[in-house]
Formats: sequence, C-alpha cells, structure tokens
Amino acid sequence: MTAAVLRAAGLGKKYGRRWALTDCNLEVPAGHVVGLVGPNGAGKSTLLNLSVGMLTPTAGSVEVLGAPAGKQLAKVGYVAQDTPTYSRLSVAEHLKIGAHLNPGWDHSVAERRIQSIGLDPKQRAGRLSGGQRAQLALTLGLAKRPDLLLLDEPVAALDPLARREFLQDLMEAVAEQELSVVLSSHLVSDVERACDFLIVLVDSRVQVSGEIDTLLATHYRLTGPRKDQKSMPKDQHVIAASHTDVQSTYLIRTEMPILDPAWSVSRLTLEDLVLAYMGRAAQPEQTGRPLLEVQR
Ligand SMILES: Nc1ncnc2c1ncn2[C@@H]1O[C@H](COP(=O)(O)OP(=O)(O)OP(=O)(O)O)[C@@H](O)[C@H]1O
Repeated sequence: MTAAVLRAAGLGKKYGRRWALTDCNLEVPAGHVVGLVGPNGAGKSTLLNLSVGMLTPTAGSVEVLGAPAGKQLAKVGYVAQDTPTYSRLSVAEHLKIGAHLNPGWDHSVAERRIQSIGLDPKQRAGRLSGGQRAQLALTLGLAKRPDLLLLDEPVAALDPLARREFLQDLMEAVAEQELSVVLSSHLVSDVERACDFLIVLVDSRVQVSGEIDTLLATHYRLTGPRKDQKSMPKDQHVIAASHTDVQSTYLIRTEMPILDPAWSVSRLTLEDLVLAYMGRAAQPEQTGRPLLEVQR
C-alpha cells in the first residue's frame, strides 16, 4: 500500500464556464475512513469522479494509490451516487459478474452481506427498493476487496438502522482488510460515527482537511471581553468571529498554547468545526478578516 491513497495537486474541474472544483490540494494517507462533507453542489461528486478517472481534470492532477487516476481500477471500488445496478439482472447475477470482473473478489463477504441484509438472490435489481439497491451496490464495492473504496453518499438511501450497520461493516472492513475509504455525506453524525479523517468542501474549494483527532485538538472557541481581531496573536487563525458590544467569541485554529487569561477556552465538537468552515466559505474571498463574523 502506498503512503497516500489520494493525492490532488492544484486539481480543478470546469463544466462550461463554471468551476465545480477549484485548486484542490489534498493528501489522504492510507488506512483512514475519510468523510468528505459539504453542501449540495459543493463539488464532492466531481472530486470522486476525477479520482476514479471518470472525469478529466481541467487543471492540476490527481493520483490514486500512487498512480494517475483511472490507472488502478482493479484496486479501487467506486459506488456512485445513483448506486447503479443492472435492473434486469438478479442479485445473484450481480454477484456472479462481480466475481468474474474482479480478481480479488471475496464471495464470502458478498454472501454474508446479502444474507444479513435479507436480499433475495433471485430478485431482479429493478424490483429492489432504492435502499436495497444501494445495499447491493455497496456489497459489490466491499466484496471487490479494493485498497480504496470511494462512496458517493452511500447511506443516503438507507434507513437509520441499515445506515448504522453499514457504517459498522465499513469500519470492520477497514480494520480487517487494510482498506481505505472516502465517503461523501451531508450528515456530520455519520462522519462522527465512522470517519477518522475529514475533508470539508464548500463552493468548489477544500476548506479544511486532516485527521479528525488533530483537527479537534487544534481548534478552540475563545470567549471573553471584546477584542479586535487585529490584536489576536499571529498563530491564532480565526475561522469565525462574533461580537456583542462587550464580548467577543472567536473560533480559532492554533497549534500553540492559548496564553491570554482573559479568554474562556473550550473545545469544538465536530459539528461546530464543520459549520464554522462552511460559514467561512459562505463569505466572499478575503484575507485576514474574520471569516464568519456576526455582529449582535
Ligand atoms: N455534468 C455537469 N455539467 C454541468 N455542471 C455540472 C455537472 N456535474 C456537476 N455540475 C455542477 O458542478 C457543481 C458541483 O457538483 P457536484 O455534483 O460535484 O456537487 P456535490 O457536492 O456532489 O453535490 P450533491 O451533494 O448535491 O451531490 C455543481 O454546481 C453542479 O451543478
């Protein structure tokens, strides 16, 4: 396994005159479950499609498992957002095709999942519910035994119990198979449950990426007497700020200790962190100013 399963450098994609992904620089180490989070239209599917070589970059480059995107397809599993299946083929026939096309196919994984989900092997995919079809597509992705599994909103169609069980299966597969996973989602709760690496993508740009533990250990909420951002120490990167007449609250990123005794300091939850970066993205392009500023 290579050190980085996904590496993007200056990666961009334009549809017509509009950039769907801009100047994306990423390095995702192996062995993680990566949560790719962002609102509708942020560019998540575009990034995943570029990563499997289904789209060609307009700018920059993307490498997967140490090779240009699209060159390692035997080692990459991809379940697209619409969980494509062949409507006229049965569940069992899907597994047969999976076994035929994939050298690393693990029949026992496929059988076990189909059984535990309760899918009838004779049922045609076209007759399955949306959630069942998603389950079939996810089973094909897992049984392929890829080194990297890319999942575009894999759990969106699943009911809450199925979603929980699927994320559990995923985490077990990562622990057992040396698998790396990138999954896009709108739900921070899913990311919190299953992921240990986060990418926040908003408005075609990566706002923040990194190991979740590290991100949570380096982001803080500071609350205290009103203070102008210009007087904040240089090592404290302000992600968001809000002020009343007498009080300021800053969400900051820093690797240094916070020495100013005037601040009451608290940690952020993952949801706080994601929302702060989303709010920051909603601001126009700017430098050095608070990125989500609220004046009360
Ligand atoms: N084939 C296409 N032609 C033109 N524009 C496109 C095409 N595919 C995506 N876009 C645009 O690119 C932007 C990013 O789309 P993308 O599907 O990557 O977002 P997303 O984050 O996956 O959204 P969602 O969460 O809704 O699936 C959007 O503005 C979208 O309208």
